[in-house]
Amino acid sequence: MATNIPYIELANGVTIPQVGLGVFRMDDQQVLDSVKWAIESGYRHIDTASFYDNEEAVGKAIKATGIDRKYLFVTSKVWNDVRGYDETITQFNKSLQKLNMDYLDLYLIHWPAAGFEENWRAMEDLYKQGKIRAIGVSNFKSHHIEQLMKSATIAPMVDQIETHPYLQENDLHKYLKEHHIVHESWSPLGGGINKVIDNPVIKEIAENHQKSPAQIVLRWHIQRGEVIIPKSTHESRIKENIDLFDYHFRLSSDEMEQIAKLDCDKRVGADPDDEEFLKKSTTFSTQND
Ligand SMILES: NC(=O)C1=CN([C@@H]2O[C@H](COP(=O)(O)OP(=O)(O)OC[C@H]3O[C@@H](n4cnc5c(N)ncnc54)[C@H](OP(=O)(O)O)[C@@H]3O)[C@@H](O)[C@H]2O)C=CC1
Ligand SMILES: O=C1CO[C@H](CO)[C@@H](O)[C@@H]1O
Repeated sequence: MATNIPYIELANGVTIPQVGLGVFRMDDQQVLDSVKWAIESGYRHIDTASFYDNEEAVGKAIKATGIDRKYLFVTSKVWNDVRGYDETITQFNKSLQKLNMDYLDLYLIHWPAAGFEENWRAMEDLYKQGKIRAIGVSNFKSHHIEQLMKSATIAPMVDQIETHPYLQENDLHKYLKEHHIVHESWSPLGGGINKVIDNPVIKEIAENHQKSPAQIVLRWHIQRGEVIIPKSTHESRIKENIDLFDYHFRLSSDEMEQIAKLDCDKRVGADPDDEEFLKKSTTFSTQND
C-alpha cells in the first residue's frame, strides 16, 4: 500500500511521520504481527521504550518486513531508573543493540524524574555524534522544559505527552507550538481506558462521516497538528488508525469545537507533577539485560 501520511518538520529539519504505531503492552508475538501489519498498511514510524521490554522484538519485526531502515522512523526512551551521563550512554547503546540498529530517529527522556539534566547532556552528545537524529522529552510540562533549558544547549524537538479529547492540554499545546517543539500524543484514543470513543458526541460525528469513532478522535489530533502513536494488536484497527487522510475526510470547525468542549482534564496515566509516582518509578524497571 502506498503511504500518504503527512510528515511534520522538527526544529532541526528532520521529518517525523504524523502517525506511528505504539507498542506498549505488546508481547513479542504481538509486536511481530502488529509491526508487519503496520508496515503493510503504510506506517513508517514505531514508538517503543526500554520500559516496554520489547525493543528486541521490534528490531526482529522490522527486519522480518524487509523494509529498508532508512524509510523508518524509530523512537525509544530512557526510563526513570537511568539517570547520569554515563548510565544514559550505556542504556542508549543497550537499546540500539536490542533494536539491532546503528542509530535512532528519536530518543526521549521518558519522565521528568529528578536528575534528567544529565540524561539530556548525554543525549546532546549522542545527537552531535549522529547516533540520534532528534532528541526530545516525554511527560514534560512547561516548567520541566524551562528547568531543562537552564543547562541545555539544544532544545527538545518533541514532547510526547498524554493527550486525548478528555485531556486536551491546550496551554501546553500552545507553549510547545511557541517553542517549536512538536506535540506528540500518547494514549491518543484514551488508552482504551477512558471510553472517549464511546462518547455520544464522537459517535454522532462518526456517523455523519461514515468513519469509526476512533478515526474521528485521531483526525481531531491530526487537525491540531499533533503526532499520534495509537496502539493496536488488531490488523483491522491498525489499518483503520492510519486511514485518516482521504481527500474528503476533514472535521469542520464546528465539529472541532464540539470535541474541544469534551475536555475535562481527566488523565489515564500519572500526572508528571506526581512526585510520589516519579520517585517510585526510579526503583522499578522492566529491562532484562
Ligand atoms: N511516553 C509515555 O509515557 C507513554 C507513551 N505511550 C505510547 O503511546 C502508545 C499509545 O498509547 P496507549 O496507552 O496504548 O493508548 P491508545 O490511546 O493508543 O489506545 C490503545 C487501546 O485502544 C484500543 N484501540 C486501538 N485502536 C482502536 C480502534 N480503531 N478502535 C477501537 N479500539 C482501538 C486498543 O486495543 P487493541 O490493541 O486490542 O486493538 C487499546 O486497548 C503506546 O503504545 C506507547 O507507545 C503510552 C503511554 C505512556
Ligand atoms: O510509556 C508508558 C506506558 O504506560 C505507563 C503507565 O501504564 C507509563 O508509566 C509509561 O510512561
